[in-house]
Amino acid sequence: MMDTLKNAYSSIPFAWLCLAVSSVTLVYYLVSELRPPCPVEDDFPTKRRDLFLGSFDFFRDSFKFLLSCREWAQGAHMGFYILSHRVVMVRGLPGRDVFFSKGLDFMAGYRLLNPQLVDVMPVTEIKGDESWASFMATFIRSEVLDKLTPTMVQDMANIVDAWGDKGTVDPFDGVYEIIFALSMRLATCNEFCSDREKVRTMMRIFQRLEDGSTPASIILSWVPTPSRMRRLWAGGELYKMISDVVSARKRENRREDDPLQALIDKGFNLVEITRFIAMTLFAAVTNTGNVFCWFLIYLELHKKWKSSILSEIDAFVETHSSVSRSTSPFSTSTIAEALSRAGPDALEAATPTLDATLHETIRIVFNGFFMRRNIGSALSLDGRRIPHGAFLMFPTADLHFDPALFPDPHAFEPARFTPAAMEARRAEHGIAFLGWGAARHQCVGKRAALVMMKMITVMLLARFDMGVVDGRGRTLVEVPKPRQDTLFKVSPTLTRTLLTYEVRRDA
Ligand code: HEM
Repeated sequence: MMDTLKNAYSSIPFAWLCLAVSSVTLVYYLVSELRPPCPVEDDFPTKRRDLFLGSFDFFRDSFKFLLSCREWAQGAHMGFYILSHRVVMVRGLPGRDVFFSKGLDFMAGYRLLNPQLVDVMPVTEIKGDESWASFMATFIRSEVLDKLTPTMVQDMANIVDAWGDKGTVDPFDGVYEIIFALSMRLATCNEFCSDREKVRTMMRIFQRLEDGSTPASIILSWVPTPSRMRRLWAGGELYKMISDVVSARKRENRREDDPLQALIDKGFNLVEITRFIAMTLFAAVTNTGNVFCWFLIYLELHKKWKSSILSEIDAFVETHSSVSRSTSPFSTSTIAEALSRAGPDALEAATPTLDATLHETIRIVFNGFFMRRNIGSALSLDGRRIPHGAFLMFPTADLHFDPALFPDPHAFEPARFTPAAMEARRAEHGIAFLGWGAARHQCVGKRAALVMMKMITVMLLARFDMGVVDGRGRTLVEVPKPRQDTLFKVSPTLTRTLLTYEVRRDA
């Protein structure tokens, strides 16, 4: 009893201390957030501004809020606030022209909504003045992809072999794992990639890194909330895994031919290496994983396109392997042999329909918002002024679903992406497709992403008859709704959607 009282008394000063620290923190926060917001010398219609938070609804459900902004302004440019920061959502073709002009900063834009990006990547420049995007590009240039192809193909064959001859797989887990494993070859080290358990561990670490960055964490980005702690912990685990490999290489005086070795040779320390690997894997997997899962779903619901793709794929495997489809079904090793022998260039040349279908999938599912910050002088848009310091947002849907650019925009029509159709659209309208970005910040991983997605398509479709069912095993008859709860990333389906597969018997 005495002990309990003593503990209670001794905890009172501590409680006071906590209260004092919290009060000072709160006052500091309110004062700093209530300072005059970044210049608002614009007169764009503004969605209601709530005290302190700017737009309370943004923190409740950011994606829904942004969609509601899009609807609210009925196609016109509009503004809102995130905390004290002015954000202008620019619309349509005039908005596009301003958004992709010079003077807008890419990283500063995204950092507003993900201040914890700083945990992963506090610098936009790698040593000297080389940007991280151009440095990353050296890891995925054509010669590297060519050289890595046989290894990546083998990694993929191992995972697909483990699926067996028949079964059901959640694409946003099982197929995503293949993309993740192949992306790891582009960003990490041989020691991780050759061990499937390590690949799964990395997937879990990345899931936690992603889960730790919620819109709510923007409010008090420096407070050690449980989600932020989980994120830091996951970063620590990644650091430990990498540091073990680096130590082993030093101890054994061993070198490898992989991205980690390139980073060590460049003189990076362990923290820099961990950040770089994390950023590269994020860039590689974030979109490729879910885009590709949607592609498989769309394909099963559009059989006409599937059968054209199948013809391309069967012809490709027959041309580049020693097996004819008329004698036996393709095994994973036959398909792997064809992919390795042919290499990325021949694969690309042999699959124009697959290419167009992937692009049409991206047009439809890549339905999000790009972000920038105006770090130059004020910009002018339809006679209004966007001041220095303001953030800009652009909805991809303004182009991807504009009937002038893509007639009957909600229809799935890969023929829009034949080279001739793309050229004609570009000549008439300028930038229309944003799937790989535009102007100064085009995706440096475009080719790697296409090659990975094409290799997996060949492996899965040459090997299996596939189908798509809902969580209760019923064949899907229409495209499922997306979850739409992640900013800047294609989200999975709202309801459980599964792929069925069985070894093809139609030899
Ligand atoms: C289907 C897969 C992918 C899609 C749809 C995609 C899409 C995009 C888009 C739209 C942008 C520009 C964003 C903006 O302007 O705000 C971008 C930038 C970028 N992407 Fe991708 N991407 C994919 C795969 C990859 C892969 C596999 C990598 C790397 C291995 C990668 C690396 C990058 C990098 C580094 C940038 C930033 C470029 C810069 O700062 O200038 N992406 N991507």
